[in-house]
Amino acid sequence: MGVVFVFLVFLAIFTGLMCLARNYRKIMLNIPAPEALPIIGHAHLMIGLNNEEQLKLITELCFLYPNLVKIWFFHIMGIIVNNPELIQKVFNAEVCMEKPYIAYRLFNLDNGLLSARYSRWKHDRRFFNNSFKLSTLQTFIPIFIETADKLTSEITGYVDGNPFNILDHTIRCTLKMICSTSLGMKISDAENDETFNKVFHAVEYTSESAALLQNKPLIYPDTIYKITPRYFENEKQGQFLADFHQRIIDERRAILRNNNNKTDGVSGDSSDPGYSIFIDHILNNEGMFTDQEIRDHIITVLSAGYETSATATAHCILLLAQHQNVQNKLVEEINEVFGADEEINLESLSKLQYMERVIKETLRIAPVGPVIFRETMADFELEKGLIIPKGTTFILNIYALHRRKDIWGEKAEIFDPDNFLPENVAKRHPCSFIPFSTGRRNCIGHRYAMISMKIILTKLLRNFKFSTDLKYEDMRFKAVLTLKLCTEHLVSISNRY
Ligand code: HEM
Repeated sequence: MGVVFVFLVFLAIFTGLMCLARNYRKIMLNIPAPEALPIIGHAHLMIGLNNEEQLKLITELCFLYPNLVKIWFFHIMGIIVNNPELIQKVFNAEVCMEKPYIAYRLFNLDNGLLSARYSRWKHDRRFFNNSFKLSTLQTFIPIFIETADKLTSEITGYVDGNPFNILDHTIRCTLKMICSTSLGMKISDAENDETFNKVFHAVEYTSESAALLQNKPLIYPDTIYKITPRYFENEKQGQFLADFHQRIIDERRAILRNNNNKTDGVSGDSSDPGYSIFIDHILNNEGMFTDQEIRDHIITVLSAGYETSATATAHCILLLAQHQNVQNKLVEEINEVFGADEEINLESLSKLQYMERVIKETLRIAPVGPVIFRETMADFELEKGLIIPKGTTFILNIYALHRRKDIWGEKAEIFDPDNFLPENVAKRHPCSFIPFSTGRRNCIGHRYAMISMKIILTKLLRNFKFSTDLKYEDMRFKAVLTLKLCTEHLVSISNRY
């Protein structure tokens, strides 16, 4: 027993020294850090905290160290970059475009844009930028309108009734939007459709597993995770998604072949309104990607797009329910723009300037992608004389950046869409507000998200008045991959007219 104990102690010391030696250059960087313990570094600060407390802690760190702060857990070391100028420098540098494996492996989508290694990402991102250009997004507007209309009729049953969780409904709405625009699944088919429900469950389950892995890295290292029931169920759901997407790929391929590949990005189905769905864009370039790569790309777009937009929309509705003056002003604008039966299109949506400010303020207070990571692919001079070694992880806490008093003023915690009046925006550094990240590896779907959210809000606010018992000052957030509310998004509705 005694020998085993001594052996384990030696092993722990040896491992610790190895880690220290490997990270010596990084740990010795001339960057401030909270007090660290030998071997475990700052792990003791995090252990035992729940998701809400963890977010609070790293936010406090960002306030305490307004430029840079280094933290490390055992052998994993990261630099939190807080200052907008430094953020711009890091996120625009080619050498910092890598994603650290440890932070993104949990998506299990090596070929998808979000988690792909730089060499693959660089090639694929250039290709997919085309799928998200405005002329393509504009063709999705009828789908967004139809889906938002369905959401409106779905929640009509709650009028003058009990409070309900609006997120349960926005989440199905945005997944339907993405299934239609990326896979060509018809919205009417998706309604009450068993397949859609299974896809919904599988996407939710696999995202939940990724969140669990991210938040409990010490409990769930790969070896332990792989013997848990969740791992096996996650594999099953992942396989279901892979089979489902393969079936769609095969079906779309057949349609395109029947049309002699002459689709110019149009879906190829004669009953279809002619929008350029994501999968057709890929299949029109047959040979460029393997089926596995196509599946990874599609699952990535689905997963990265639906929950973020749904959560942001739910946050926005809740904030409007809490701020009746903002809700009324927004409805006035919607009525002004769409009063005389103006069509919903890119031009009319661009007139919704106040709505734009409301959505931005929502994403400031509650950025749904709260913490993101990058890795240096070579030594990188961040500031004069400060060389960041190759393989260092940068951490960006967008949630904290959006709450800095030196940027947003003493009222940084207050919800105020006027923060985005042009004269106020002009006073700030462009990297003070980055809910969609910044630089070339930013969110490819940011315009998709803004257009779809504007349409959902327009439809909902024209029909319903929203209220809630949840007070703004009682809203608490936690980071579980995305930024979630600690409670439900409970709102009540009544007919607006
Ligand atoms: C309010 C809604 C959204 C927010 C706040 C948001 C935020 C973000 C952020 C912060 C990133 C950077 C992640 C990182 O570097 O780790 C990102 C990346 C990404 N987002 Fe979004 N997103 C939203 C909606 C969407 C939508 C609707 C889609 C697709 C239809 C989408 C697809 C993606 C993809 C594919 C990436 C990876 C891009 C790359 O690395 O090249 N997102 N998003």
